[in-house]
Amino acid sequence: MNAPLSHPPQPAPTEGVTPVMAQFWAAKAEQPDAIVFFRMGDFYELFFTDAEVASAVLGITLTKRGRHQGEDIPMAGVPVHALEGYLARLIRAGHRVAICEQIETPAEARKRGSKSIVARGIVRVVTPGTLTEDSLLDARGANRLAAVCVRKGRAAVAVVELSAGVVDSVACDLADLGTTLAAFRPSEVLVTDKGFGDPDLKTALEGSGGVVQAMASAVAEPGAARERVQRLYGVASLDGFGAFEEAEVCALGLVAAYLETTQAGRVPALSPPRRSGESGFLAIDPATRLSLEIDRTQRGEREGSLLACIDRTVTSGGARALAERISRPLRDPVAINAGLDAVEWLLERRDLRRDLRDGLKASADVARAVSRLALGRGGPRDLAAIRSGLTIAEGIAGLFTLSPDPLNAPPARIMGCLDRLTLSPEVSRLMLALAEGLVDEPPHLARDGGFVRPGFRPELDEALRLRDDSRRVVADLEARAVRESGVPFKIKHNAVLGYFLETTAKHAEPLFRVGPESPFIHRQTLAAQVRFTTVELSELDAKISQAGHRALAMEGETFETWRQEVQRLARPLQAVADALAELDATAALSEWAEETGAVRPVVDGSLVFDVQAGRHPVVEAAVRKAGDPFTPNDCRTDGEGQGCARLSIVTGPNMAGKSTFLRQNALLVVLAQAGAFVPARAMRLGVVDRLFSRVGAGDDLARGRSTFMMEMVETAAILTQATPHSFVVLDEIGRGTATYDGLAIAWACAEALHDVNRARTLFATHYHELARLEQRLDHVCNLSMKAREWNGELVFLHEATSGAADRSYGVQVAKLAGVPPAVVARARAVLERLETDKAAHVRLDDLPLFALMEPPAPPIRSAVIEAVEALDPDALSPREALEALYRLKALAK
Ligand SMILES: Nc1ncnc2c1ncn2[C@@H]1O[C@H](COP(=O)(O)OP(=O)(O)OP(=O)(O)O)[C@@H](O)[C@H]1O
Repeated sequence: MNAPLSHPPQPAPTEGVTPVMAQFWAAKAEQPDAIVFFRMGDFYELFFTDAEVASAVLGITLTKRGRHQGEDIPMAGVPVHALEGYLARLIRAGHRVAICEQIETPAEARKRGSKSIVARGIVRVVTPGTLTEDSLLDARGANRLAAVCVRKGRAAVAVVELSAGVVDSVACDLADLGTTLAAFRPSEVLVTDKGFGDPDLKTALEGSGGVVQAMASAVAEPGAARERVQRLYGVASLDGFGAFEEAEVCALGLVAAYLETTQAGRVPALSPPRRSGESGFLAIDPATRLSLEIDRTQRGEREGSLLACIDRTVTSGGARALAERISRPLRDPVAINAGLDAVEWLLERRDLRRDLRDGLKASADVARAVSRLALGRGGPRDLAAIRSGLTIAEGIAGLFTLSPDPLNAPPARIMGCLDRLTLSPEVSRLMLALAEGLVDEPPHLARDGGFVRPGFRPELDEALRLRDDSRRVVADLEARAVRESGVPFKIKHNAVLGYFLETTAKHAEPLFRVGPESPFIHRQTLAAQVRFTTVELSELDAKISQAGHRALAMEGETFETWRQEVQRLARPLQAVADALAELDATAALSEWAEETGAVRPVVDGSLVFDVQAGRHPVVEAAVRKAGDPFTPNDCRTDGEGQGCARLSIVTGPNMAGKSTFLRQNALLVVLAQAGAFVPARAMRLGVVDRLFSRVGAGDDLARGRSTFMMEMVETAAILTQATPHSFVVLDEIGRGTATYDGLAIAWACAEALHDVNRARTLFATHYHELARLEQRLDHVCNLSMKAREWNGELVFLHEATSGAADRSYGVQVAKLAGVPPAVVARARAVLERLETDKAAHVRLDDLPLFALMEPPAPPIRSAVIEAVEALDPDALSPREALEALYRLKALAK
């Protein structure tokens, strides 16, 4: 399991540590599992094992600082301005980092006594699921923190996406936990100590792909959890959010507790938990996700996945919205059709779509800017992102000038977006204030000022003018000093001396010979330079720094006012960001549909699956890039087994396109239920509840499972979970074991899917014997992928036609793959021999596959059991009991 790295124990602090080290130990005690970044001036320092670990991961120098228990203290440091880069690498390497900041200025510390040191405290613990910095996040992917809990046999998953302020809560059966969790693709998963060791949860946690973080089980106790969640939302009861199951409250409680510690009390602006039973979504378990490469390829990359192939979004918020839509397709035909209406409407309005996409292109990531500001981490650039987002929202709302013709009016989903784009008076006021007060291109950090537009605050302009005028006077002063003294002075500035006049030792010498009437006051002598000041320069220096401080303080105040306003208006601002993201995702689906000629699927409550001329979007793109055509294929299955079969056995040579055909049909289900158009001439889909795809399982040696074991575990999941509303694609089940075992397993699975699960199924196999199922079962048909031998060469037509394939052409494929000619020739000879011998060796009909199952014989009741049943222990004396025992012993011989 992917658990966070723990660090070796640190030496315990003892009496007599310096006050600074005492502060370090206090921070360490608060977050013993995290690497503590301890702020000292312009650096974050790391000590002891933290320093050793960080120096190894980051490649930074390990030095020493003082001694502890007679040993040198290992130390390493990183400059404050470079923090984000180092954080990214530590988090990626699986560590957690606690940021311990100076929480007062040296001047404030001095007020408490001349020997006081500045107070420090942990302001945040950085973990994979709670990141908000753009540089640490994938702009086009959501970063989610999840928690799982099980109570009274029911499971729940709570998920928070901090950078969008969105919370989800899903209750499900324990068996569906893995599927539910994987749909959110969390980067970090919280679980109680008890759950961490629970074998029932292990597979679900492993399949999630996130770092697993165990928390004290007490945190998930219903009472404590409920209180924490109420505190997080500032409400007295959760009833207003819906009737939560106990497991949901506990999972939300884990999230709330984790946010409390990692965000050090800064509560992010979160929307109320969106409750969705797992029944609202197409269930896709982790193995199916992996096999279909929906949002990641099997190598874990976005490139090459279905999502990357169809993504035409122009904003990062839109990309995230599309990813969510494709990762969690819906199950309700009404909701699916509402999504399709929106895509169709924008598809038909090319000009509007172009203007919409052009408008969106300029918008920054509003959702993430809002959450950073609400968490107290944002800067002026985030304010600019909000300003641009709001301006664009207004412009986009204006594009949709509503026509009185109801036939032309946008469908409900688009109307919903437009509603959210209508800014409330408060949000409009904020937009105006930012337009008036914030410079066009503000800096990243508020710390150094320079982001308030001149004219917005007269008293700020006044302070800045004073500062700048005085700077000009300082520049004049240099010329005057040189003229009057004849010494080549240069005016310089540093943090310790402020402004000073500097000259070389040689030139300074005459100044020391002048008496007290000299205007030049000596400040410092260095090896080659001497520094002076004058009364006038000191006064100017004080004026400049006072004005500078005043200006900075005023800018800081202005920033804080805006920041608080953003925090207060976080919900409506996030709603605008959501609406922009949804419009982008919808327009992107229309754009892709137009580009690839995808069509609107008919989605209803039937059990039909009928695709005409369907195409695999990813393989098609790859094949076309190589200059080849892609062959579309029809596919029909019917759960009722009426118009056509329920289960298709797909045979054909290696490389003929079986896997592509199977996956393409599964992907069409994903696309259609995500409310997207599908690459086909036409499609009718009776909505699917669970999608299963098993395409040649790979080894999972890290978890100690062989290929065959993995395949059987996954097959078992299908046979226990698939329903008549499910859609199953199975590729080469049973290939990982001896031929007859494999064939027998494949046979039995096909039968079970047909008779018991009754799911719509495509079953690809190299066991051509399975073709006989067509005659034996009512709702089975054979399909084969065509290939032809032409002039001794094998030509793949990639065409699915009815009927079974006659052979595998494996030897020809080996030849194509470049296996040496001698080996190919030998293989051909062996194959011929085997084929001639096969008839003599064993006839398939002799296998028990074709034998009628004998009814099981009734169990033989043993004489011992009958004797035990005849006993009445309450009626026996001790002596009779002993005798009975001897009798039983004799019977058992
Ligand atoms: N419909 C199609 N049109 C064009 N090319 C296709 C089509 N289907 C598959 N191909 C090409 O054929 C290659 C092999 O396809 P695929 O892996 O689906 O074959 P297969 O029958 O499953 O092979 P094997 O039995 O060896 O696993 C694909 O990578 C693709 O390049």
